[in-house]
Amino acid sequence: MTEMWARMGSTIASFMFVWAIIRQYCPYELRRFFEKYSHRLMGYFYPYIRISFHEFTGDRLKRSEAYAAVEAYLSANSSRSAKRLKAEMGKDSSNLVLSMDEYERVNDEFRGVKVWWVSSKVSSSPTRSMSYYPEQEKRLYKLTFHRKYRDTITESYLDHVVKEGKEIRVKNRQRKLYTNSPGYKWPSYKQTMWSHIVFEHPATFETMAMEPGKKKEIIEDLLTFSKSKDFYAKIGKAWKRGYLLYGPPGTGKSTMIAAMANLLNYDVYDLELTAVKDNTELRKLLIETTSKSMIVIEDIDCSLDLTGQRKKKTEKSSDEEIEKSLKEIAKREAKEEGSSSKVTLSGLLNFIDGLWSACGGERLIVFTTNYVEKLDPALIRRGRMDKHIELSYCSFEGFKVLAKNYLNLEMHTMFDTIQRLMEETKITPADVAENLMPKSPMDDAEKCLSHLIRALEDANEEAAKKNDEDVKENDPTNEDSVQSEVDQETEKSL
Ligand SMILES: Nc1ncnc2c1ncn2[C@@H]1O[C@H](COP(=O)(O)OP(=O)(O)OP(=O)(O)O)[C@@H](O)[C@H]1O
Ligand SMILES: [Mg+2]
Repeated sequence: MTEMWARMGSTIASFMFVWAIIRQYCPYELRRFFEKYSHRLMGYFYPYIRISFHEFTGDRLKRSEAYAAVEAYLSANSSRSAKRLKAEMGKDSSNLVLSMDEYERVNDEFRGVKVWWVSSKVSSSPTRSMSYYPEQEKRLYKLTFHRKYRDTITESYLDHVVKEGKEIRVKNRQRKLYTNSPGYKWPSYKQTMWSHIVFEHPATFETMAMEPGKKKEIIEDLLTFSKSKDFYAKIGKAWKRGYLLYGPPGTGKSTMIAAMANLLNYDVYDLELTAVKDNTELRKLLIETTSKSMIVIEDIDCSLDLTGQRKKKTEKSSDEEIEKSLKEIAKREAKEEGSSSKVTLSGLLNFIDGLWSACGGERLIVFTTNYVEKLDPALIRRGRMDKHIELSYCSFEGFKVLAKNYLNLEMHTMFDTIQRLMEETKITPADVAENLMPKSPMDDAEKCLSHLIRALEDANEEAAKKNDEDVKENDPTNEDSVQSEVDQETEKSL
């Protein structure tokens, strides 16, 4: 027995030696030739087919979608059967996601057909001997199955794997909040114009203070949109929807954006228009957004002088005026060179519903503004901004939601007073929320409610005072107003 082992050992050693010599001295072409034909020869006797899914394809820039889907699919499968697993942080950094470790093998079965998955890696030495990059390891998954099931596997099983894998990825992924920075700040190695952090805003529709009917309508609208892929394809429309949220400051526009993203499980791209150099850059940013996302432009009326640019073009009449205004524009542009954004209204309109906007699909575009009347009608017409949502001052219904959230109160004797005062005064949900917030451990519900009542009374008084002043100013018999008019006239004539 010992002799047999010794003989076998020496045979293996000789074989390795011969192989090493062949590798070193046999020309590369000859080796390729042997490898090619040995694979073909094997094909006659070996009844199995193998499909490889490489992590990086092409120029190693982008992680392969197929690899990611297979990885996710196998993570669910392998956590049950594989013996060696890898663990990574999943959604919200709270749970661990398991996947199979290198060279691990798991079996799977589909419609009675058995298949094997193996995770593997190959090291690719750099092509040039003086390459700057170190040796890289490329990971891949290999799927093996009997050749008589070729059709079942390629036509149905792979579809099933990719579909399930994508679903698992959506469930496990950490949602991201992206933002863009001015172009000159990107390091040259960066491949994307967006930078991101994990999106962790806790707002939901449940915690939002608004009329229940309106809330329900918005939720249904969003859910219908997210399930309407086939419908949009049928009517020949890109799968996207525009929302315009408008209303005074502190009425919950930004909060609603977070609630929308949380409801649909979407990423958020917070686009800072003033940091975008020109229309071309705007288009590039759009192309780099993924599906299942919201593109948000906050305070669209302040972002750029979009309406002004259009007016300038139409109002000019005489040649002299045109020349004058051109000079003014040139002067202003020279002054602002480098710092200003050259995004135009037409660039933005194209961004929203031009040909490029159709790539990717399943996207919401959300604008917020405090002054809806300042916006160009073309920008917010239906089809671009399909749904206009007004967020207004806090109603009593809204207050009840906040009281439940902040104080865990559904009913209280002070509610009647609050209801009466709220009907007389305008107060934003942000102000109500601030008053209901306990400021010290000693603050109980009653104290918070009395804070709110005081704030409402103060607001009421202020509104009454302002009203009186307005009446006085507009009264023609009022001495003060007559005097101030005379003063103005004198100033003008001087
Ligand atoms: N409808 C609401 N429901 C619940 N909380 C609200 C609501 N509106 C405002 N708040 C509270 O007020 C704060 C400010 O609201 P938010 O930032 O959403 O206002 P906004 O409308 O975006 O204001 P702005 O126009 O100034 O950007 C939030 O932190 C939130 O807690
Ligand atoms: Mg806001």
